[in-house]
Amino acid sequence: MKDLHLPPKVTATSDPASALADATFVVHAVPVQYSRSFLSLVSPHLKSGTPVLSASKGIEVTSLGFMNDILKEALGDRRSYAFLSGPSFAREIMEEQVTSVVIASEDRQLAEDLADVFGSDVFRVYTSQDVVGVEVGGSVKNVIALAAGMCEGLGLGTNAMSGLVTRGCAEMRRLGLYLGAEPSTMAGLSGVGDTFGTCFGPLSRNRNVGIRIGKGEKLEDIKRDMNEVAEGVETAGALVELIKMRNKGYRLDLKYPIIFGVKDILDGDLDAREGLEGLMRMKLRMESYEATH
Ligand SMILES: NC(=O)c1ccc[n+]([C@@H]2O[C@H](COP(=O)([O-])OP(=O)(O)OC[C@H]3O[C@@H](n4cnc5c(N)ncnc54)[C@H](O)[C@@H]3O)[C@@H](O)[C@H]2O)c1
Ligand SMILES: O=P(O)(O)OC[C@H](O)CO
Repeated sequence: MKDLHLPPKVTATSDPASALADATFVVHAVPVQYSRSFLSLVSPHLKSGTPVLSASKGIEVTSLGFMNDILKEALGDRRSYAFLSGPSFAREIMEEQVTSVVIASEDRQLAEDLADVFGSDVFRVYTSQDVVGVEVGGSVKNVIALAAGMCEGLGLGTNAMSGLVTRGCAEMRRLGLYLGAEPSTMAGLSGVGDTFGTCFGPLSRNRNVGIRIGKGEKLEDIKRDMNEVAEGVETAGALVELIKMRNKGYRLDLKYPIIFGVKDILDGDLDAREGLEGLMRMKLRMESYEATH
C-alpha cells in the first residue's frame, strides 16, 4: 500500500483549545463507544453556535443512542448537527479515488453548506434531511458486514453471500422504516450503498473481523491484535437491545435473524457455521412470518 500524507493545508494537534478556537464547523470521527467521553473533554473549548459534522457510525451500548442523541446530550441541542455517511473508505478518499457520500442534517442549509465545502470532482456529496435513515443505515451495515465476512471466511460461496446481503438490507429497511426513516434513504448511499461497500470491500474492518471469525478465530483474540475499531461488534449488541425496546412484537429474532444471529455468534452462544447455514434455511419460516406481520 502506498504511503499517505496529510494535505498541505491540514495540520494535526492534540490540543483541543487551539484546534477549536476559530472553527467555523467541526468534524467528529471518533468511534461511537468513546464519543461521549471524548466530547465531554472538548466541549468546554467549543463555541456555542459552532456546527458539528459527525462521520461516526454506530449505536452507543450504554444509552442505545445514535450519534445524533450523543451529540445533543454532550454538546447541547441548540447547535446544528450533520451526519456524513455512505460507502467511503478513508484510504480510498486519501488516494483521491472517486467517492459518493450523503450529508444529512435537520438543518438543510447546513447540509448544503457542508456539501459545498467537501464536494469536489472526486468527492460527490448528496444532501438529505433524513438523519434517522442515514444513521440507521450506517449502524446496521456494519453488523451485516460482520455476517458477510463470516460467510466469506466459512467459504459458503457467492450465492449464499448475495442472499445474505440482500436479506441484511431487508432487515436494515425494516428497522429504518419502523424508526421513521424514508424508504429512499434505506435504498440510497448510506443504506444499501454502504452495505455493498462494507460487505464486499477488502478494506472493511467489520468484514475482516467477520472473515476471521468464520475461519475459527475467537473475537477476544481478534480484538487484542486490532488497533482500530470494527463498530459493528459493539453495535450488534446495542441493536438487539434497541430492537427489543423499540420494535414491540412477536419473535423479533425472526424479524431480524441476521442482526440477532451476529450478536449470538459474537457472544459465543452460536457457532458461526451453524448460525450462517441456519439463516439460509429460514426461508419458509420468514415467509410465513412476513405473511402475518
Ligand atoms: N476509517 C474509515 O474508512 C471510515 C469511513 C467512514 C466512517 N468511519 C467511521 O468513523 C468513526 C471513526 O473511525 P476511524 O476509522 O477513524 O477510527 P479510529 O479507530 O482510527 O479512531 C479515530 C480516532 O478516534 C480517537 N479514538 C479512538 N479510540 C479512542 C478512545 N478509546 N478514546 C478516545 N479517543 C479515541 C483517536 O483520535 C483516533 O485517531 C467510526 O465510527 C467509523 O465507523 C470510518
Ligand atoms: O472499515 P469499516 O468496516 O469500519 O467501514 C468503513 C466505512 O464505514 C465504509 O463506508
